[in-house]
Formats: sequence, structure tokens, C-alpha cells
Amino acid sequence: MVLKTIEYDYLCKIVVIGDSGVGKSNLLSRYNKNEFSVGKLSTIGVEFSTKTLKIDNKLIKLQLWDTAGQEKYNSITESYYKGAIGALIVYNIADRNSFNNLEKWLKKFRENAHQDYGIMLVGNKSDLKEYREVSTLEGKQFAEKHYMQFIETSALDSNNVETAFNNLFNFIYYSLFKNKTMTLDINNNGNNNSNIMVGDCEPIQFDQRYTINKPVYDCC
Ligand SMILES: Nc1nc2c(ncn2[C@@H]2O[C@H](COP(=O)(O)OP(=O)(O)OP(=O)(O)O)[C@@H](O)[C@H]2O)c(=O)[nH]1
Repeated sequence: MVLKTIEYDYLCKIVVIGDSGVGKSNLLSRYNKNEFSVGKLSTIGVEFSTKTLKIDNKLIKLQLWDTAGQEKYNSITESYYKGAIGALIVYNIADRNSFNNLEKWLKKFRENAHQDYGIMLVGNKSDLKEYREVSTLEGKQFAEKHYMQFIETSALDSNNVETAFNNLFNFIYYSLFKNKTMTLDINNNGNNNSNIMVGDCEPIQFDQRYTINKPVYDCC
């Protein structure tokens, strides 16, 4: 008999999307390994990493899919959204074009992902202050209009990188398991939980481990 070790209670797939060069791979390597690289080659297709978090005594394994931003990979990367329940949509605050393309990325995600349980809009390269082309207010307003959280980060100097990922995971976790009312922490004031209002229903029941694909979502 083979005894299988339970490595996690739930597996969640999250994609990182946005134009080529906005810093998706570096945000992930900063978050996962505290590393930053200059001149790394563009991602080909997709790369992924995993992270396991313990929340409310549950082990949540996160699969973070780093997709290629280059147009030529568009048709294949869309297939990688399958089963995803959350996303970080990234633009570069010093590149107006990458901001103008956000609607396109959002549409692709909402059309191809399993479900939208949470999206974090990330304005990366906040260290490039003197080259800024997109104001913080524009970022916030876009996020509010499209029901996303918002944060500005720098993979270069690490500013807000951990907060961006952690706030998104918190948001998704509570949307999935507690079915609560939430207000978005658009200002990201640093306290991950202060904006979360817990509803009074039971956690959603799943019929097996890795069942994020078919959530029973009628508890309230
Ligand atoms: N100044 C600054 N440069 C950054 C930052 N993040 C990434 N970069 C640089 O931007 C370039 C592109 O970064 P990547 O992380 O490869 O971008 P990507 O979005 O993964 O690109 P694709 O793989 O082509 O989709 C690299 O030269 C990085 O060093 C940042 O926060 N600040």
C-alpha cells in the first residue's frame, strides 16, 4: 500500500500577465527568491513556480504562472489561463502603452480563466519616478472601474512586492472560502487584513482536494 503524504489542502492557480518587459518575471523572482536580474531573456511560453501558505490551519499551494508578454505567444498563453482563479495584471508606470493594453489583458483573463476570484493590478517599476507616464491616480481609477485591487511596486528595490502577492492571496482566499463581503484596499495601507469583513457563512465545501475547478459556491 502506498501512503500519500498530504502536501496541501487546496491548490490555486494564479497567472501573471501583462505586456512584454513590464517586469513580470522579476516580480516573481523577487517574491520567490529575493532576486532581481537585468537583461534576462523574455519568457518563452510560460514558466511556473509554487508557494505554499498556511492560512486558518489550511495549506494552500499556489501555482504562479509567469506567462510570456510577447504578442507571438498570444495564442498559446491563453490556454495557460485554463483553471486559473486569480491574476496579477502588470503594467510599467513608465510605459503608457503597457497601461493602454490593460483592457486587452483583462479581457483575455476573464474570457479564458476558470473564474475571477481576485485580480491585483500592479503598476511596476515605481523606482523610475522621473520617467513616470502613468499617474498613481489613473492606476487606482482603472482598478476601481474593473473591480481589481491596486498597488505600485518595484521589483528593482523590492518596494511593495511582497504586499502585492500577499494581498492578492488573502483576497482570493477569503473570496473562495469565506464568501464574505469585502472592500478593496485600493490604498494598500500595509495592513493585509484590516479591510476584510468576515461574513457569517460556513467555508465553501469541496468534494476532493484539488477541486478549485468545480467549487460548490452556494453556501450563502
Ligand atoms: N527599473 C526597473 N526595472 C525593472 C523592474 N522590473 C523589471 N525591470 C527590468 O525590466 C526588464 C524586463 O523585465 P522582465 O521581468 O523580464 O519582464 P517580463 O514582463 O517578464 O517580460 P516578458 O518575459 O517578455 O513578458 C528587465 O531588464 C528588468 O531588469 C523594476 O521594478 N524597475
